[in-house]
Amino acid sequence: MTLDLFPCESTTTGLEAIGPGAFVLRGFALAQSAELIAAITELERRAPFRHMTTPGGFRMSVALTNCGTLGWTTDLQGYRYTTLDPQTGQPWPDMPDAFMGLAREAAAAAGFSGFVPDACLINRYVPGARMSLHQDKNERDFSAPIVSVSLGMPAVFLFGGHARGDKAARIPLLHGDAVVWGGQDRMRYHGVLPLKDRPHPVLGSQRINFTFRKAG
Ligand SMILES: O=C(O)CCC(=O)C(=O)O
Ligand SMILES: [Fe+2]
Repeated sequence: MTLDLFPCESTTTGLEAIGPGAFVLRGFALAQSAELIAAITELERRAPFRHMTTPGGFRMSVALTNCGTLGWTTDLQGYRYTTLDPQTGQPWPDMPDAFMGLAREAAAAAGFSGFVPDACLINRYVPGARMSLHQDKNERDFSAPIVSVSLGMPAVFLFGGHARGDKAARIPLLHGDAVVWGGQDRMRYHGVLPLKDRPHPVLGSQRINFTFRKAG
């Protein structure tokens, strides 16, 4: 028997409640992970990952791109959704059907049926990259949940309260795990601790996170 101190995938499946309207779905995307990884390669050819600048002038440690009708962007003028990729001037690539299906199924499994995301933000983390506590609040419609899918290296997801200073739960997320938050939990602060270097067998020293939203 080998003792796996740092498993790279969840060994259990099922719904873990982290709030009245917030759930971790262990291993939810595992069966589709190869398809998702293949799709990223094609997407990043058309809309490369890039480090954006926050309105405060900081370079994000996470590199991002988008697919779907709307893509989330940030620059010195602020945070917003755009139909065109500011770097290429082209529309963001279409959201692959496999992404849409996965997001809808994850939302439904968490009790949010009828979710139709129009935006998929794709974040790429390398060791040391992090995301500070924030609310997802640039969307027009807060009645739809957020669906987040993780691939690659493990991360510690912070799930806080409705005020920035509220104590945040530390939730380990592994390759294939999904998190869904909506309803009364839709505006909860969340973030990601700086990633440790625990290379993933397929993706190496990176973590890819997909965040599906109804933005428009
Ligand atoms: O990478 C994650 O797990 C969270 C990403 C996130 O919260 C965001 O992009 O708004
Ligand atoms: Fe977020």
